[in-house]
Amino acid sequence: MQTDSSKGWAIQRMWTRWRSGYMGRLVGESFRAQGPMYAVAMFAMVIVAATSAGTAWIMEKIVDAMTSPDSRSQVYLIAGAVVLLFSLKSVASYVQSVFLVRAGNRIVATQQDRLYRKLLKRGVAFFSTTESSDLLMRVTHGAQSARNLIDLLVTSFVRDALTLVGLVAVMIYQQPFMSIMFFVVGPVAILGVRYLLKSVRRIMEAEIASLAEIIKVMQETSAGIKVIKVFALEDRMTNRMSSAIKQVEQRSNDIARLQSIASPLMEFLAGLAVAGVLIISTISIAGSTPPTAGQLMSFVTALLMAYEPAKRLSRMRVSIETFMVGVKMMFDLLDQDEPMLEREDADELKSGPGEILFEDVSFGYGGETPVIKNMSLEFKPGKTTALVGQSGGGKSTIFGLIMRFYDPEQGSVLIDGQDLRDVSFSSLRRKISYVGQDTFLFSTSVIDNLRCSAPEATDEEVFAAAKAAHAHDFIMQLPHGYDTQVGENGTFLSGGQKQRIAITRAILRQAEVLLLDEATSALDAESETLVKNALDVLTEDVTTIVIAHRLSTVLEADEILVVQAGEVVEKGTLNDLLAMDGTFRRLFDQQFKSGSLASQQHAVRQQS
Ligand SMILES: Nc1ncnc2c1ncn2[C@@H]1O[C@H](COP(=O)(O)OP(=O)(O)OP(=O)(O)O)[C@@H](O)[C@H]1O
Repeated sequence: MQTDSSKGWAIQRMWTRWRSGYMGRLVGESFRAQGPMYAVAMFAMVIVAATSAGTAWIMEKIVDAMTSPDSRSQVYLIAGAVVLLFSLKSVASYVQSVFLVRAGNRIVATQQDRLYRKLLKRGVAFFSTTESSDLLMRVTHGAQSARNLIDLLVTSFVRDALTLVGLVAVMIYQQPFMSIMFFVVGPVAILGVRYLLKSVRRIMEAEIASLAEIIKVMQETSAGIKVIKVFALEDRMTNRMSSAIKQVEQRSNDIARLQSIASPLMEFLAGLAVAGVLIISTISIAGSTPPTAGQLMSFVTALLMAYEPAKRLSRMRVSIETFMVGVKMMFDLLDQDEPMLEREDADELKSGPGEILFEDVSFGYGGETPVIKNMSLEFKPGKTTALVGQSGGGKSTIFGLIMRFYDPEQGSVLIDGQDLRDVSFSSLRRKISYVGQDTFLFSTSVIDNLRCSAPEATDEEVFAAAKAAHAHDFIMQLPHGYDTQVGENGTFLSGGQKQRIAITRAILRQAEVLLLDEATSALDAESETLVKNALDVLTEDVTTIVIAHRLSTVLEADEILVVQAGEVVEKGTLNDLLAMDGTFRRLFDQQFKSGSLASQQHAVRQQS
């Protein structure tokens, strides 16, 4: 037999599990945040429950007053009480739903906001390994499930449970003996529902995965429509979509079937209860103290009214299980560690000349071989350094480390003597301007896209920067000039136009460090020369690192580093590297047509 202390311990264990579990956390957080609104909704629910019980109880008075000639005078009083009861109930029902919906909407908004903030704190690596459809499901479905779960718990435990308690009290008060029926039927209903629960969670998880697949196929169709058309992949995409849709349909049917089993079960049990009452009342009427018609009516009313809340309560566990899947998805995301944390007492990255140091840096993306190997480098302040070398050598990864998209596994990256791990993200990113291989444009106007690097810039400053980047003329030819909407990721703009927008952003930013990753690769020869001239002005006295495959764009760099398989294999000025007759020389000769003396002289002329 369980002792008192072990019982107490078990209760404490249950309480701790509830509090540390997802449901307890959700309830705790939601009530802390929305306490007053829930308090009002719950108060209204208590009134709804009390008035429901009152309605059943007053039936006795109504019937007795109508059947007994002595009590006719009370009819008006009772009619007044009935009006009062129903008015109270309708006002309380209104207050309850308005406050519950408001609190629920706030929970969805708060959780979505929280999830999004959490996502923005995640490093770039997280987004390269997590599907956007999965994130979308967590942010939308997860937050909605949180709200549904709280709604369900509040309505079940407050309104339905209290209503049921009130009605059972009326039943016991009117006919204690007949009420035994309720205590026979109740446990059967609870046991009947338990067996449904096992499969609900599994089915719900499968349904959510299929929903995410539908979103994924839609995203891929939208982003990759040209590839789909060119390679005639329509059938393949249709099959993927059909299979996901079928899965969702199947799972939804399964869930609905499980939820629906609870209803017929309750109908059957209610039938049993009514039949039982009929038999017991026939026996009691024949007994020594037969119940009055009013008592019987009140009892039957309470019994019938108890049916709806009892049915909802019996389905509660199944619904909790379905919502818990979404809530778990949401908390999984919120609870994930942030490997790229900003230090709590992070320093500001001070303004300085912009010297960048790599001290014995090693880094990998989780694979077996590191992508950057024991790299020690100095990017001189105010100078231009070019990174060249084979594709996949690690050049863009060096940029990623400078922007602190990733932390080194070993060694440190420093700017002006400060370790990047010690400085705030905002001060680091303010110091750096970046033009990448692909330019991402937000689905807004051209001017908003330009201004995202310098929100305070005036229109005149934006126009001047756009002119410097040779973007102004094409922008003015767009239907609404700077106010033209660029469409999803700049659908209406060419690759070269997008790149000029990116260069305008960099010019506006006026940062102390400029990173250019194939920044002019999408431009035609004429635009490239013009933009290069603009960049020459921009890079003056700014620490600039340029990645380029076309060596013609890096001939004027102060220093060139040849990066191969995560290591710097050669470094020096153009002349130094040509004289070395190594990897760079080979690349140079390939690009300038087999190493002619003329090409070398051309390069040296450029250099001088
Ligand atoms: N997000 C990532 N996850 C896993 N591996 C990655 C990731 N990004 C790059 N890599 C790998 O790291 C290596 C270096 O890539 P990186 O982009 O730095 O090379 P790169 O020299 O800039 O190449 P390219 O000149 O083609 O742009 C490659 O082998 C690449 O496959």
